[in-house]
Amino acid sequence: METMLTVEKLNKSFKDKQVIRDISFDVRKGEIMAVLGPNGAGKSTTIRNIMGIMYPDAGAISFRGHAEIPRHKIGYLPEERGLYKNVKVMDILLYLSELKDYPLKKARERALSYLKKFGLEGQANSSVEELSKGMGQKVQFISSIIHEPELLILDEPFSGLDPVSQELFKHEIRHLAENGTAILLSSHQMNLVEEMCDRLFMMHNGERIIYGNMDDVKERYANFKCTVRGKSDLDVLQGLPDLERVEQDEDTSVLYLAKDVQAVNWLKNLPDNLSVQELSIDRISLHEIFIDIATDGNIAQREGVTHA
Ligand SMILES: Nc1ncnc2c1ncn2[C@@H]1O[C@H](COP(=O)(O)OP(=O)(O)OP(=O)(O)O)[C@@H](O)[C@H]1O
Repeated sequence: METMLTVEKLNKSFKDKQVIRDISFDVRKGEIMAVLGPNGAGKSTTIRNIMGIMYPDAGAISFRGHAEIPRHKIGYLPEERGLYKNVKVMDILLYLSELKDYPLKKARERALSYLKKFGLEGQANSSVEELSKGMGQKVQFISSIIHEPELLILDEPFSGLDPVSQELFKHEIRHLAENGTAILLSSHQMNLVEEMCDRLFMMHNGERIIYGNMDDVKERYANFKCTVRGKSDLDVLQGLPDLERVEQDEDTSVLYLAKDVQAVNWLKNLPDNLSVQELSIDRISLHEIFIDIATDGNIAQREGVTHA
């Protein structure tokens, strides 16, 4: 897959505080790349440097191997929402597509088709202040894709959306990727990221902690956990082999297996007298990996992640 965006060893400080340190990653044609990290990790700063809203102290950003970034080929939904309030929806969409040198007739057709797709048919002549927050967000999303960008950068696209609108956005983002758009997506909604993204990188305190495709990341970081419902003493469970830790809440216990333990073999060696009403075994979710890293848990300690 062709590489659309390359970010190499990006560094950025505000006064004497370094908020991004040696961040490198790329985004390829037709893929959805997630950028994840706790509040303040440096995600938006990374995106703002790519968008030329601010400039890095060191490092390089290139588009298809060229240092010059063709802004008209990029679509951007910023974290800060907001459109001109007293302007009509269609006028805003046409104005923004004109700024990207996109043909007017095509822009009008695409605007009408997207407004219909997002349930905003008949709102072309409404002014933005007449729209609800979610409706405004849909218009802003349309404005980021109306000019058929080759690279689309979405900073928290799902925040503030109801579940139906989230599904619409999810479906459209996936559709754009299937049609070749390279997508960089920042989100705190781990379930959506896990469902949608091909690759991800996770930042913590301005540094890249995890980088890879979803399956590799899960294999490397998502150890198995065994959930047992039944009355067992915590001491007995903690004495079982190959566990990182045990959490117990009334008669449900979650046994976190150590890294590289084969789940099937481990299950075979459970003692016969263990009280089991129900038992399930799964890999921990991206959500749990995220919380572990953000709170300096087991994975974080294993990977040498520390708070700044
Ligand atoms: N213009 C600025 N001046 C000074 N410090 C800034 C500025 N912009 C961001 N920062 C600092 O940089 C760090 C990273 O902020 P950034 O907004 O990139 O984080 P984020 O990962 O996008 O967080 P969130 O998930 O909360 O949106 C924070 O400590 C923030 O206070």
